[in-house]
Amino acid sequence: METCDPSSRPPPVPKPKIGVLLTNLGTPDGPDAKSVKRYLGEFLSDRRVVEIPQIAWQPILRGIILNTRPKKSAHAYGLVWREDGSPLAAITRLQAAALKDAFGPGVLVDWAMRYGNPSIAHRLQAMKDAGCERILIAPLYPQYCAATTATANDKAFAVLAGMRWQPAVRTLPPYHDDESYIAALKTSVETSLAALDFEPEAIVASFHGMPQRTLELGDPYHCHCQKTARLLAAAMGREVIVAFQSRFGRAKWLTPATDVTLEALPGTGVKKVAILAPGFSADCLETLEELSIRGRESFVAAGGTHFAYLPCLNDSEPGIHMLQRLIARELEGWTPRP
Ligand SMILES: C=CC1=C(C)c2cc3[nH]c(cc4nc(cc5[nH]c(cc1n2)c(C)c5CCC(=O)O)C(CCC(=O)O)=C4C)c(C)c3C=C
Ligand SMILES: [Fe+2]
Ligand SMILES: [Fe+2]
Repeated sequence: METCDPSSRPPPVPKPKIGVLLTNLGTPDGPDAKSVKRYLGEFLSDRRVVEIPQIAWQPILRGIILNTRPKKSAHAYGLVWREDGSPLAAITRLQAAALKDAFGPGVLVDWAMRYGNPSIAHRLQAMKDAGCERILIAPLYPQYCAATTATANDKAFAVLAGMRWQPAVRTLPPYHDDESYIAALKTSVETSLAALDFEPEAIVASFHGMPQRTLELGDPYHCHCQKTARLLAAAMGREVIVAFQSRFGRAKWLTPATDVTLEALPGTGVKKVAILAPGFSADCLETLEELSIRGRESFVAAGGTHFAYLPCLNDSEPGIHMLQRLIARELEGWTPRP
């Protein structure tokens, strides 16, 4: 081990670097049942995600869910898988690449997944090895939720707990009502709407659902979603209907459910709809399969005539510009002022 000898000239010390680690939820390594089973086993064993005592939950998870769901989900993943892999991972990689030079030469930008690969442990260690003494953990969830934001940060802190020489850390706060986020959504939605060959009679903002109980326990998620939709509606000067998708299990989830909303709209006279998913920073299974494929099918089956799924911010110009602004703000005092 290298030691510090006070009588000799100090060895050249590389300039300390800053790391920015974009994190997102996680995804299987491949669209096959085995990979999906491994991913779901890790994801659904997280106590932040399923808040049922493990002694009751693990037999249900191992005995039923992991024997039935992977095959079905693998089929769904197969419908949206890209040449460069899972959409969620591929887009998060593109976001990191687009931000690579955004904060100057001393700032490394990388990405990791809370479940699966590349893991937070692996990428944090790589940043440390590259000389990062200050790291911003940036969970890409605009609306705070214990099941997403908190667990991503928990994981990073658990990795740091094993390091003798820890870097200094900061975390990106939720940005559900940030001016730059609302502006990016407005630009993105208006650009997508302008490219349609029909005028939607209603716009639906679909957020990932959560058990109703988490709202009662104090999770601000529901309020964050409502505020995002309210600000976006005000910015665009038109109504936005809020709904919650991806219900899982038997407990009561936040309502109204997206599928129920889409099926009910034609009966109220709304035959042309556009739907966006502002809570997802990257398109993924839940948007490309559940909304764009299955949502469209149920809307049309209920009598709808025109359906448009509007993409997430992804690595679009407004999306990257927004991330650059949010991250630059969190790096203040660490990096020289631009
Ligand atoms: C108890 C179950 C679940 C909770 C709570 C939950 C919260 C939650 N999830 C996201 C974002 C994503 N979820 C994704 C997939 C997904 N989610 C669940 C279950 C819960 N999510 C499952 C079982 C799955 C896997 C797919 C399936 O089998 O249906 C994804 C997509 C991942 C991908 O690979 O594309 C995202 C993103 C949020 C934001 C959230 C709480 C706010
Ligand atoms: Fe989910
Ligand atoms: Fe889903």
